[in-house]
Amino acid sequence: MSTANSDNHLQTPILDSESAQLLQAVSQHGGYAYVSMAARAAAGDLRAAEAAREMAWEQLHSGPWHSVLPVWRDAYSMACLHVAKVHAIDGEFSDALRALDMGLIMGGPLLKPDLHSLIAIVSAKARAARVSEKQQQCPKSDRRLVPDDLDSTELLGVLPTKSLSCKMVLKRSGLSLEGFLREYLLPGYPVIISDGMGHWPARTKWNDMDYLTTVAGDRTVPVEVGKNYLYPEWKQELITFSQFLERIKATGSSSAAPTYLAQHPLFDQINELRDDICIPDYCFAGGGDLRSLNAWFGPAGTVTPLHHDPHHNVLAQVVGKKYIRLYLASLSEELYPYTETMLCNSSQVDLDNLDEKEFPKMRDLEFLDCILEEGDMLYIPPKWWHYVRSLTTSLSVSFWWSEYGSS
Ligand SMILES: O=C(O)CCC(=O)C(=O)O
Ligand SMILES: [Fe+2]
Repeated sequence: MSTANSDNHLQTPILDSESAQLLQAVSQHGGYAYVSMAARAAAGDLRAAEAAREMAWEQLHSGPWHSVLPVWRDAYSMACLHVAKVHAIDGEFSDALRALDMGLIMGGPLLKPDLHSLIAIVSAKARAARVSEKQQQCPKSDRRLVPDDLDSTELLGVLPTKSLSCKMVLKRSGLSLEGFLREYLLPGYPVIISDGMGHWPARTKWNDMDYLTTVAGDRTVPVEVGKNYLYPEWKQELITFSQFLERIKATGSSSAAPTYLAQHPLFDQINELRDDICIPDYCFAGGGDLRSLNAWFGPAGTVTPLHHDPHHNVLAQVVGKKYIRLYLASLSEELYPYTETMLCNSSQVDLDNLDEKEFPKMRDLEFLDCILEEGDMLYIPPKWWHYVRSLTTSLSVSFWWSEYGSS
């Protein structure tokens, strides 16, 4: 598909050789109805575009995710592009952006560049059209996500019970790559690097609601609602980033469960936010492949229960503070992991409500903990168990990587 760099792109039908091949592949898999709807959609027919999108959506939900044919994921993106174009031409920019984001979140890789190009055009138009009423009504100081004068000592009361065998994670400044490699990465030991992200644009930009609303407000993001993913009433929702920011602001004044934008590859989706962060050099100190960059954005009180991941991790704290507790990788047996395969990297122990009768081995286990402050980066070695609770509104980014050649 062509690269969009002008308004004309909105008028051009989506049918170049890449798209033609995709349509051919779809018809080979029996998607004749889709192909006929897509042809009408390319000519600007919104109902046909929506029908094509619905057909592809059904295919995406026809079985387990890994068994969905890749061609249907690309077909879903194509239909999203068609839907978005018609909305954009009609000046319905929010609807257009929602369709494009769904294409990025659920669709295949083939048309990602086209989705991003159209997002750039539509976002620029939406920004130009938006009357910044909210900004005028709301004094600048109210637009900060985390107030400068926040006293976080009262937040310490909500930490999980302490134990005598607790040690703090060491905080280092001026840690060389060689020092990081020798003292932490190779032995597999956690450390906080306190001065590794001073140069990130995000450090100055992300505490400003106006900035976040301007660059991402109309974009659709997946969020988690509920105490945490181990609780039955936990659910996922798709909302706009503006709605998400409003929920963050409202948390504390309502008893609603916190909304957490957790473990989402937001920076593959929103290029402006990607430009605000830098991949820490520490991620490359031992050689290796970067696996994923994830956003963890939410209000005070979000909890990621005790679990471990297979990769090296640098968790970078951009805005706000988090309490983090770490247990050695070798302690798996004592931490009561779930037996089901899907959850076997999570512990059954609820650290916010520790039941010592049910989980007696927990009582005397040694752990490390820390409060990760704004500007700190925590190195979590592979398989180390971690529990995370936000103490304020908090925006963090995780960088996962693994050694060359490992899966
Ligand atoms: O920040 C959080 O809530 C959890 C982060 C985490 O588990 C990770 O980065 O692997
Ligand atoms: Fe994790």
